[in-house]
Amino acid sequence: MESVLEVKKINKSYMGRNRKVHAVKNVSFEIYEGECVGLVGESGCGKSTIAKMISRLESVDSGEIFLNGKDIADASGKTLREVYKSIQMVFQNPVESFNPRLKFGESIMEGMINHGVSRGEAKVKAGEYLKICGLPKEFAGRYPHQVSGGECQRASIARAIAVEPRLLICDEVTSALDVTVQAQIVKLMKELKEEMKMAYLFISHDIALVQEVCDRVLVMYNGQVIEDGSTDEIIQNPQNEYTKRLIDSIFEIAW
Ligand SMILES: Nc1ncnc2c1ncn2[C@@H]1O[C@H](COP(=O)(O)OP(=O)(O)OP(=O)(O)O)[C@@H](O)[C@H]1O
Repeated sequence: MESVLEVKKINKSYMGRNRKVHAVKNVSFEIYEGECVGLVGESGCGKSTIAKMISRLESVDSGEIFLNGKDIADASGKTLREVYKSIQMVFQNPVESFNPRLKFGESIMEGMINHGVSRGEAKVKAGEYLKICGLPKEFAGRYPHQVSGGECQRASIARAIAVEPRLLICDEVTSALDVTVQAQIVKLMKELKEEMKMAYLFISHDIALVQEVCDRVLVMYNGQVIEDGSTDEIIQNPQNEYTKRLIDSIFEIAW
């Protein structure tokens, strides 16, 4: 399998109100083509900071990030544009991630046009990607306020995959949705995994959800990756005390 992303000893600190917060500490991992990797851990452990550094919304303090073998940690100009195409993100709140004045079709086309696709082709593809994400192509004519939360999340996934990224980062994509809609989005993610040759980083505080979608899981605690292994292996045989508690908490709720 080809390596899509390699993260080596990345660090990030923020200046908090009174003290420095070391949000990400020496984190290293790799993601291969076709693989869906979960990143789990409690609120504030550093998951979103990792996503932001990979997608270059935040800079790293130190460490290296390789995308398709190329170091992108300090990318600028043309290389940075390639990063923006190759790594797409889907966020927790889909409505906020869209420009409210643009119809879905226009938002989806925008990314493709920015990366060199003609307007005519982008229009056809926008309809096709909406369909792949379970929406009729007529949704291209709707505004974000004219659809449900689940439909809006489907449209935001369509927008992300329309530029054919190498890596799709999903940051708590189901957290803002109600339970039945969550299940539909999880089903869509699984279908995409089968159909589209990408790598996925699926961020969630919910290890049960990660178990459904991901082949491998990284467990984070206090800025560090404390466990990295196949999802089944980690759930059945967690090595770390924190991971054990995280897994026990699912079964406590389930019972
Ligand atoms: N821009 C910022 N300025 C200051 N501190 C920040 C900033 N962004 C994140 N932090 C801090 O860094 C730490 C890690 O935050 P991060 O958002 O990465 O965690 P998370 O695991 O994604 O949490 P959640 O699941 O709640 O989104 C937290 O202590 C947070 O308060």
